Amino acid sequence: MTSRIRVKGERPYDVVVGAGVLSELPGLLGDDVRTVAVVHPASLPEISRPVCGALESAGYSIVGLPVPDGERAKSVEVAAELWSAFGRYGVTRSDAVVGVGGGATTDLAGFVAATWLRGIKVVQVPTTLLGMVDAAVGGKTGINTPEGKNLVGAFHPPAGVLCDLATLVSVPREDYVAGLAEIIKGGFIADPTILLLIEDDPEGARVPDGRHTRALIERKIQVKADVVGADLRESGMREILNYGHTLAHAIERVENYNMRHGEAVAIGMVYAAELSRLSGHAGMGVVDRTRSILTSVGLPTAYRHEAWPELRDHMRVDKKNRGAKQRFVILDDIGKVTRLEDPAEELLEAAYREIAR
Ligand SMILES: NC(=O)c1ccc[n+]([C@@H]2O[C@H](COP(=O)([O-])OP(=O)(O)OC[C@H]3O[C@@H](n4cnc5c(N)ncnc54)[C@H](O)[C@@H]3O)[C@@H](O)[C@H]2O)c1
Ligand SMILES: O=C(O)C(=O)C[C@@H](O)[C@H](O)[C@H](O)COP(=O)(O)O
Ligand SMILES: [Zn+2]
Repeated sequence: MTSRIRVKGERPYDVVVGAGVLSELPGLLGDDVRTVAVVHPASLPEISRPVCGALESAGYSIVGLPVPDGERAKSVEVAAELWSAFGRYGVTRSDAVVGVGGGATTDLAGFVAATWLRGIKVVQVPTTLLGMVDAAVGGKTGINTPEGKNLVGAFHPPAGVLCDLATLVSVPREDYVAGLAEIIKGGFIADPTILLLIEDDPEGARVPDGRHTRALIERKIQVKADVVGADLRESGMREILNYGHTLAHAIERVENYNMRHGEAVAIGMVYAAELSRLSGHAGMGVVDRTRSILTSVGLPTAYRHEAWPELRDHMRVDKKNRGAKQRFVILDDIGKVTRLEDPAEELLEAAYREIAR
């Protein structure tokens, strides 16, 4: 069975979820496209092979572009190598990029598509849980710099997103579970049924053939589609998708991008929940539920106490900040999102003490 979630906006597109979705690739690329640059992790040729096969059968000329695995792909050096390859292979404005892989790969593929010739078509083929429910949807593309996470990027919506659920079978368990953090985020900010489904079967949530897996994936994609369809460029509402990310990105930076994004987001959500409580917004119930649901699926909820000064420094480059004003996405309650503007240093530190170990 295939399902289709529409993302509205200037150039609407579908996120297609199911088996056999690659058959939709030629239809999304269209007849004008001649050359397709397939960006994929070098370590996973088996995940790009079916994509190249589908393109070959449809008569496209394929340029396979292997990139480093995971987060190491999101650098200006790797982006520059891809731009050079596009030049060498003569990728034109009527050609296209296909990003195949986890969220790191689709972020990079989207970014080079957004910047090459000021923007060419991209189709995303996410192959991790996190990629399907979050990274490949919504047109936020980007790379990291030494100063911080995703500091360089562009909003560049894909022409379509194809989620072949069969690819999830080979995703390492830790990476799969990390993807659950973004699904749980969707539960706290917009769709509490997500939380109920995970609480009903936490063990099942950890595996691709769990009882509620498909519902969890589709519900989180729907949350993301609703938000980015209304606010592509993050002029307001889209900020809610950044729940838990202010601390998460600082942790990733401190870890030199060696911690999984989803794991950092899990810790960041406990921090955001504590900040919500200590600032008088949310009750203890939200905090307790955050800790218990993350723990039930095996995600982390605490971080090193001595890291606070370094984390605090990195939080100052968060994209939601305005001038010297630090801004956080917090909760009044589950499904009720608000902002905390310019909180006192003591409050930020007090919330960190609650998650420090
Ligand atoms: N653009 C957005 O809106 C957005 C949203 C959320 C996260 N992100 C970004 O996404 C990235 C995290 O994505 P991720 O969790 O997918 O990590 P990832 O891309 O690093 O992939 C995790 C690991 O799984 C491997 N892998 C991918 N598909 C596989 C498969 N089918 N079988 C076996 N192994 C496979 C990858 O090579 C990698 O080693 C971060 O860079 C984060 O910033 C972006
Ligand atoms: O799509 C969004 O908007 C998000 O914030 C989703 C996040 O899960 C994602 O990690 C995103 O890349 C973070 O964006 P950033 O602008 O804070 O880098
Ligand atoms: Zn995220």
